[in-house]
Amino acid sequence: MTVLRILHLYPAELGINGDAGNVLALAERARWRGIDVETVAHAPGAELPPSADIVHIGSGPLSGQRAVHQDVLRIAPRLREWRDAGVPILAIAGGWQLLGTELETAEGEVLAGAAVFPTRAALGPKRHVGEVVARLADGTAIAGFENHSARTVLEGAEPLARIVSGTGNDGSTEGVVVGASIGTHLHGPLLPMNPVLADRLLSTALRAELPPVPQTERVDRYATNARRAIADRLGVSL
Ligand SMILES: NC(=O)CC[C@H](N)C(=O)O
Repeated sequence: MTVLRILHLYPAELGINGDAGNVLALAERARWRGIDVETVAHAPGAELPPSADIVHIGSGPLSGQRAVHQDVLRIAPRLREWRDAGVPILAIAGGWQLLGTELETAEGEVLAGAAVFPTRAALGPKRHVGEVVARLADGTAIAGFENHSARTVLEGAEPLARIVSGTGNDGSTEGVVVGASIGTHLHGPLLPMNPVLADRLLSTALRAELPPVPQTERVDRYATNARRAIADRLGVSL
């Protein structure tokens, strides 16, 4: 690969929680390692690029989700092909819900999803708004902010993390992992606040270890402080 291509799905419709920062973090962390980056924004109705190295879809309200729903179904086969080929897909909250198997609205309407993730979300009357600390399988703590009204069932898939404080999928688990792809409710944005996940996605896409460089060491100190501040406010340890 000469240029790392990051495909950003629906930046105009989905991304009200600052999720575009995830794309910025991926691009900057790659550039700081000397890698050329191209970010391609995809809008409903447009042609997809022939290939992608990382795919990102952000979050949004039901109106934004509806605005892209038909296009999500149109591009679903390509997304599943990329997932199966090991291309990391990062899907945040409402974007993740559309990439699951089904999204049920609070009124009981069922929207078919892209089935990139074997997960089903049902929106309810209660919104879950607040900070979250959760632990990855290896014990690493991640932190962020959730703002959704979903209860999410993982139909046999592995969660991204176990909840320490917050709601996440169901009060006990948060997010999902399928191969190299991740679905999560976390904003912050997720990747600037949890650089371990940013480098995990980049390492997979680049098939290379990514040692720290002075620029990543600097911003990672800010991220550590931000996660610590969240844990302190929630009264939990990282
Ligand atoms: N943060 C979001 O993307 C919200 C997604 C969805 N509209 C919900 O309320 O669950």
